[in-house]
Amino acid sequence: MVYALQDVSVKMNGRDILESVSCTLQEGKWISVIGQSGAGKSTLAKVFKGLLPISKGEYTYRQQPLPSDPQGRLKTVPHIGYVFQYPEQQLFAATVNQELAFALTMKGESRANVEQAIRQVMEQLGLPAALLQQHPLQLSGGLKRLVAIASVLMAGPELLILDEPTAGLDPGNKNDLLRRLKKWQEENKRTVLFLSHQLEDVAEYSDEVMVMAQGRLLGHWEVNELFLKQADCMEQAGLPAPEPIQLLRIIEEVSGAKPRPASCKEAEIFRTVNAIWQAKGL
Ligand SMILES: Nc1ncnc2c1ncn2[C@@H]1O[C@H](COP(=O)(O)OP(=O)(O)OP(=O)(O)O)[C@@H](O)[C@H]1O
Repeated sequence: MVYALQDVSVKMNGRDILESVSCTLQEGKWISVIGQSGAGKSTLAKVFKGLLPISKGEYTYRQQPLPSDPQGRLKTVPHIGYVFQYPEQQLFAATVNQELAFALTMKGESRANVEQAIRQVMEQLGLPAALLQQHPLQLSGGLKRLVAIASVLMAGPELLILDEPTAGLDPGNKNDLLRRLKKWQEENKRTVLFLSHQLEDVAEYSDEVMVMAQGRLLGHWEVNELFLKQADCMEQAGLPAPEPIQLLRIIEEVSGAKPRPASCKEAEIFRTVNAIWQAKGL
């Protein structure tokens, strides 16, 4: 158990925008947060980062309560990198090189170490070296986003929070970025909190998924459990039923069978479906 919230609420202008949320982010997992616009995904992420005061409940890191002031403002939350929904909110340096160097230079790392780390992160994200002398805010939307992610990875976060990191990217660049982030997460055994409206990306990359609606956490599931069995939870959150569930329902109606595999990926569902069709002579 690493980062954990117990019965946490957040009040803004007299209204609970997060209500009695309890959840744990386990080490080495890719955890997605889904829900309609306004469900409270960014609020939850900001609570984890310590950016919003907690009005009720407790936040622990490695089972130790994190200290806060009487207003609920947390003093420090260790080892979290936060990539904001809009990269412009976090880019400030005059060149990409300075942007990437900032965190490690502030920590007192030697110039050689900083340069080596920059080369490594550029390679991890597939960024060309020619970018280093450019002004971050003059880059295209997609490149700005990659530079913002790269600058956060430079600090080697234990928990990486990504607030809709693929918004505005074309499908090729989106898939490339998610594959690279997944590789970084798996190789370094880090935790990712991934806020997204793209259910197909959530299904492909997540280990676990949290479903939110109206500031509440409706459920926290293993990804297969959610997409194969929890259609009601998705419906309650106002989200479309995932394709595998729709497919299984159609098959049930057509064949009268109950193909409910305990845990499997999409390919296995199609095999199950095919087997039923063949057995029924459909
Ligand atoms: N600073 C604030 N003051 C008052 N209300 C706020 C504040 N920040 C967020 N809210 C409200 O809290 C609710 C949850 O907002 P939040 O941004 O967490 O949703 P979200 O699920 O991330 O939405 P989206 O997918 O559109 O980013 C919304 O109703 C929003 O208007």
